[in-house]
Amino acid sequence: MSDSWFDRMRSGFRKTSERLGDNLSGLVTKAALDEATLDEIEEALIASDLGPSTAARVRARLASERFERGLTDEAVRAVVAEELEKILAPVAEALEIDAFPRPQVILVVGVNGSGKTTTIAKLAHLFMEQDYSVLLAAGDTFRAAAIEQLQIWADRAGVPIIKGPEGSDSSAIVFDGVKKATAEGIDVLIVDTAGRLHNKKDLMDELAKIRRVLGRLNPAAPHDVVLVLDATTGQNALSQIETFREVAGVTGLVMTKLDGTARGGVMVAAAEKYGLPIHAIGVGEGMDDLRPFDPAEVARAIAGVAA
Ligand SMILES: Nc1nc2c(ncn2[C@@H]2O[C@H](COP(=O)(O)OP(=O)(O)OP(=O)(O)O)[C@@H](O)[C@H]2O)c(=O)[nH]1
Repeated sequence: MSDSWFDRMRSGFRKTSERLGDNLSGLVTKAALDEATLDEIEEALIASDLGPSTAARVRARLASERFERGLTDEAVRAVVAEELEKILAPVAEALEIDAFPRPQVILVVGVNGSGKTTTIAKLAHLFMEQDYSVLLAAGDTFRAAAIEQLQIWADRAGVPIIKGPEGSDSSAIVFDGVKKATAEGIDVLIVDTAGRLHNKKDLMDELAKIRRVLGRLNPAAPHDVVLVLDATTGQNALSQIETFREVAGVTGLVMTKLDGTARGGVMVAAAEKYGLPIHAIGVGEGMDDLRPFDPAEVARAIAGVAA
């Protein structure tokens, strides 16, 4: 992990930790943590998008802590960081390329604007850095702009792409993608999918069709169904998890736009509530701005504890 990536990650979470700091400040001025102060801290954590269970957990831990070196803002933040790390550590799981036979098929789902297209390119870049060969399939045939955007990012990442005209059958694109990847021994096929069709049933039917076609060529495919979530949407990200788990059978998450949002705490709420692996986090628009995450670092960054 380079220093610059680390700096971006830190500054990315600054607003989230400042919000938590603002919410906490003024509370921890008393000599002891009485019930009223604990209540206020719990509310501050909820207001920071960390989720009610996480807040209750931190509260319980603070209540049981003896704070031998005195009750300070730093001491409380250190406890918060420790608890957040415990929640994040089990879900920090980079995407492993281990499918046999190849290719490993990764279906990428998410609402329009969540950062899906850029995340696909960034994932491709990440895999290529690990010496895997990658092919993209422009399965979001619903909008011409989606196909064009993916092409632009594919060019930027230097990765080949299979695409068709707007309105063409997305499962046919996916079929061609798997055939090409299999014939050429490509390691990873990343499939873009439509973020929104007319309604939930259309979306479900579309994804089910893609799955059927994939399954015919390789019963193990798709190996991963990755939901891309925009952290700036806060609690709304949680309802997107609900929906896409139901329609797409999500196996893991990527959280984007953690830079510059005060709502990064939602990542912890998602981890606590759903326990789905979080494969990577996005902290910027550049190709290098998507990385697997270190739970201790992210926990410290959110809690605002010095590195
Ligand atoms: N700041 C920041 N911006 C991001 C990040 N990831 C994506 N974006 C930006 O978010 C916007 C939407 O990203 P796209 O990848 O086009 O999103 P999409 O979900 O494919 O959206 P559609 O193309 O509308 O379906 C773009 O301007 C991206 O540059 C991130 O981690 N941080």
